[in-house]
Amino acid sequence: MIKKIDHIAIAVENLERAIETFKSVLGCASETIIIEEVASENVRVALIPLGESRIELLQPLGDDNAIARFLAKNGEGMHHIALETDDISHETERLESSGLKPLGSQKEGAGGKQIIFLHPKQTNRVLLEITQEPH
Ligand SMILES: CC[C@@H](C(=O)O)C(=O)SCCNC(=O)CCNC(=O)[C@H](O)C(C)(C)COP(=O)(O)OP(=O)(O)OC[C@H]1O[C@@H](n2cnc3c(N)ncnc32)[C@H](O)[C@@H]1OP(=O)(O)O
Ligand SMILES: [Co+2]
Repeated sequence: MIKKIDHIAIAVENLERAIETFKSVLGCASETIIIEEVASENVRVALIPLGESRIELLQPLGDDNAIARFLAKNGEGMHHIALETDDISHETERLESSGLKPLGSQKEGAGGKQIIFLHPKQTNRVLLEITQEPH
């Protein structure tokens, strides 16, 4: 079962500047923001809490990754919506049985979560990520 929006992700050129912008917008303190590098995606990420969800700011590390390609083509902007489940393997099977084909296989994302993506061409031009907390 899909439980909630885990995060809304935005591709940015400069993570520090974007963090300052979103701190102003949301009125949140620096201590609540988690910054990490995610090797599987070659990105730096800032996770800014927002109720039960987060805003995820993504800056590419180098040119050979999905965020660098997105920025080169579109410039900064909304990149994907992530939906949380308790059982990503079961959800993947359920999605496949309804004709939705995941992009590649499950991998580790920010915070050690398991993640998988659905191509935006299958989902009304919105890139979707499914996430599961590490057990
Ligand atoms: C921090 C880690 C992790 C987490 O824990 O949260 C992350 O969030 S990592 C985030 C970055 N990683 C990914 O996005 C991985 C999944 N994405 C991909 O595999 C690719 O980006 C893609 C979706 C397959 C697109 O790549 P590619 O086909 O090489 O790019 P194109 O530019 O050729 O796009 C094809 C087609 O799709 C449209 N598109 C691309 N990206 C998006 C997007 N984010 N939202 C909506 N639409 C998108 C693009 O416009 C093209 O359309 P057409 O021009 O009509 O063909
Ligand atoms: Co994400």
